[in-house]
Amino acid sequence: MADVVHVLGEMLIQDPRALMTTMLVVLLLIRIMITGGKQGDDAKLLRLLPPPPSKLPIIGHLHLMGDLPYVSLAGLATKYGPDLMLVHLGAAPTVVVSSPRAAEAVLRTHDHIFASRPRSRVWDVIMYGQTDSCFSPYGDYFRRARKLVTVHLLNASKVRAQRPAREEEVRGVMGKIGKAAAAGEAVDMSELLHAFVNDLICRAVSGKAEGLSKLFRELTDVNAALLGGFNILDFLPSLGRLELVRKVACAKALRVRKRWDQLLDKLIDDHSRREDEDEDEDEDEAEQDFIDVLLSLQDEYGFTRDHIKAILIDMFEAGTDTSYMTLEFAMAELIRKPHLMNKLQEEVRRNVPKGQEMVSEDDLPNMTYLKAVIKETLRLHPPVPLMIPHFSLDACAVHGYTIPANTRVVVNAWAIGRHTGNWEDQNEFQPDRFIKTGASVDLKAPNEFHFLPFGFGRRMCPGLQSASATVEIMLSNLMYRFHWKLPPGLKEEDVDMTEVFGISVSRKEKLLLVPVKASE
Ligand code: HEM
Repeated sequence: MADVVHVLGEMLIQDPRALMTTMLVVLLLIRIMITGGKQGDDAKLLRLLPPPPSKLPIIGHLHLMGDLPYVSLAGLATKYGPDLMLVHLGAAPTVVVSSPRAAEAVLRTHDHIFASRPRSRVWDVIMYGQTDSCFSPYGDYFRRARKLVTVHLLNASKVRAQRPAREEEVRGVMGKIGKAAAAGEAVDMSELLHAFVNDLICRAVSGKAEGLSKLFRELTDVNAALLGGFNILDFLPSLGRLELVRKVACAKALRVRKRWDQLLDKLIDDHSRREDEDEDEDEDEAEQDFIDVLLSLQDEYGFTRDHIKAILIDMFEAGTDTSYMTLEFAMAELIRKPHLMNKLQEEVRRNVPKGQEMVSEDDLPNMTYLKAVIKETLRLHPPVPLMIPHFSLDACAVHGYTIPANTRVVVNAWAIGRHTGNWEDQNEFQPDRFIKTGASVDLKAPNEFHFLPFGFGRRMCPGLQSASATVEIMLSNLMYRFHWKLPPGLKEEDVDMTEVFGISVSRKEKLLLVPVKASE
């Protein structure tokens, strides 16, 4: 104690402002420890929800979260709250939904109550006051943003209109793999598939990828780390009252926002100028890139330029890692199970007319095993395993508990996809399970809740069709054009499947595979 008094005395002499700040932080932390974040009746209601043991002061249950929080939460849920469980992540009480029946209650029965998003200082900076569609709280603005995204950017005719771009990009990738095959070299599939999806999104957003894709990819990566990373203010929000803490915690987000501003402002200006010049040309909306569409609807939807920028960032953030990781995990699973890869190759080759150079989108409808492989990949490796946090707008009774208003709710899609009551051999990659039960597992409108890689309800992923088109055409071509081997010396069981958690999941190790031309 004497030491503490001594240090404080020294600080008072040398830097009285630092001392004041330190004291304030300590007082705030003490307050958080006493109140646990929520107060009064809400705190009482929350206390009725089952928690895991060993909640610590200040950090709550954070110490129980391993590198992969969705795995840690699934383990804790099995023991302490199979349907619903309360964890304290710092001072933020969070209700974790881990069973299909609880997911149905939250995402279907009471969807209107749980359709909001919590506020986060970092999301606020990056997404222009959370005015994108992923992170915007539920309300009039969200409904407009969501309508614009679903009706004008990610609708079926837009996805169809992007077919030539998809086929061109796939052809480019096949060319690169062909060269590696000729040289007998391994291909870095992680890099190749990431660049492929990023280029496609660049083209959808701004009409071109050349000269832009590298920068977009860099910014998307920085965003992803910040959006899914540990943001101290989300867990100890009271600290946000201190300007210095706020500044430090948001500094990186502000820097990346500035870079997005420069890039997107330039692109929007170029598009506006072009629109003024081509005033008479009435381009079909399906043919327009996203910036053109957003500019043409800006007044109708009452959007500012910042709103447009937030929605554009969403497209990169939500669309890139999710789709490319699905492809990469599918290839990693298939290379570990050669008999399943053979089965898929056989189906793809059977459905492509003889002599055709590539799989075309017309060949895909009968490829049921391809779709089963993709579903099984999404079941075992949902790219957004905890979805995006939901937030309750009102108090709501769910399976005997009351979740108060303004509570953060996360749905563990990873745990649900491996729920023992619903899946046999739940940790095994067995695409055939979707052939047997195929009819009941419709991604667009699931009628059961044991498979939710795209979520469900008002916040369900609007990019499902776009993602399916991208993943199906690429995976089928990878199967059609090449045989695949592991680099010399590696065995199937050596493929490292370790995951890394951000806002979406990625693979820790790069996937290196050796292609061999299919005719050889
Ligand atoms: C395999 C690919 C994909 C998967 C597995 C996936 C999954 C998800 C999930 C789980 C959510 C959160 C749902 C919730 O919080 O309840 C989500 C939201 C979203 N996704 Fe996707 N996604 C994929 C691809 C895409 C693509 C390609 C786009 C667009 C280019 C996109 C755009 C969005 C948007 C805008 C949201 C926010 C929806 C809202 O909050 O209203 N996603 N996605």
